[in-house]
Amino acid sequence: MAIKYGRPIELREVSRRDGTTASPALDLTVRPRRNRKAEWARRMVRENVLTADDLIWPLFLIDGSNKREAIASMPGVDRLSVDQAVRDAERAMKLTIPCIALFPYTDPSLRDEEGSEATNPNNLVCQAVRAIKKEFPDLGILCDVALDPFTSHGHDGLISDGKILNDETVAVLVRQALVQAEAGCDIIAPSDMMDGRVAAIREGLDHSGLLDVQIMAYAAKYASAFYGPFRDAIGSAKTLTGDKRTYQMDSANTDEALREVELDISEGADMVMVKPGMPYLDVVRRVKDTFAMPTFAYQVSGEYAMIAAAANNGWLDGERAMMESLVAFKRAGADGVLSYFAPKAAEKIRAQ
Ligand SMILES: NCc1[nH]cc(CCC(=O)O)c1CC(=O)O
Ligand SMILES: [Mg+2]
Repeated sequence: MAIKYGRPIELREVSRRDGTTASPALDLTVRPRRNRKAEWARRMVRENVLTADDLIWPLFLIDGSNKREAIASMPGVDRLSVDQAVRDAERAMKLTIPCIALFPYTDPSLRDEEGSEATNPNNLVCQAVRAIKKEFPDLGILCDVALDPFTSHGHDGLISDGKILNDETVAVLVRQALVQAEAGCDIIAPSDMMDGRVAAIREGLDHSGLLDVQIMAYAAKYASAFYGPFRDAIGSAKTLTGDKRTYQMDSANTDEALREVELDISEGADMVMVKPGMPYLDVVRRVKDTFAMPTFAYQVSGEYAMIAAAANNGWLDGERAMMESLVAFKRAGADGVLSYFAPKAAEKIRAQ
């Protein structure tokens, strides 16, 4: 078949014109717009669909009771006392969101150089896990493993002479993972980017008989400016000294992401994650195509804040930007997305 897309009608060898029918200006055999002519037609050819099953909803915790404290840089997101987190867990259940993720705002009086509160079996995260599991045992709970919500310096690991110690940190992370898993956490998600932590955590879990606890590795986690609002939310923005570039990845790299992911899979990760999300969709695609693993992306706090702020200013349609950004993760090959938009998006999906 001759290719003649967009060829002007004057160039046709044999004119179809008979003078009686109105002629199109262009002689096009193929008109891709036909498949977009109506909503039903667009639905028929749609390649990717976002469902509630694709969503993981991150929640912030704070000490106290009956508290919902607004986070200025994340409009619409609150820090929740444990009882309120249970209420949001119920909302997740009703919306059929499969899993929530928990992040604590640790009282400054409980923060120290070693992040020792991380391994307290009664810390805020463990309390919340127990309370939520008691009421909603069928809701998945993911817990972040890293020391930054607990350290006075805001880093994810132990420091000596201004250096983040790898192996010493991993030993603490294993204990943190164990207290969370023992509290009932389903998915351990190390976000610290220390080398070898996945293998160490797997071994720790297995030795404690916690064979079914999954690991979702923040495998390709970049040193990013987009974590700013999260650090406000957990109260580490002001205390953080320096940056995290000796452990989180350089945003210019993608081959390195594949090596990081490969290592975490070989160490026992059940699922892998790319973070941040929207600026790193190319990495999501490469990871999915290369490893065919359950692959997740984290639409982080700064990505949420950008859309929320623009929407609040009337600069864009917040709901549409939210849905467009989320389906982009599916298009890039992600199996799911951690997003602060999760409940809103699930409500929107439900209403459609
Ligand atoms: N290690 C902690 C952690 N886990 C998730 C995020 C960011 C999530 C977000 O921005 O929404 C961070 C921040 C950081 O690494 O500084
Ligand atoms: Mg690694």
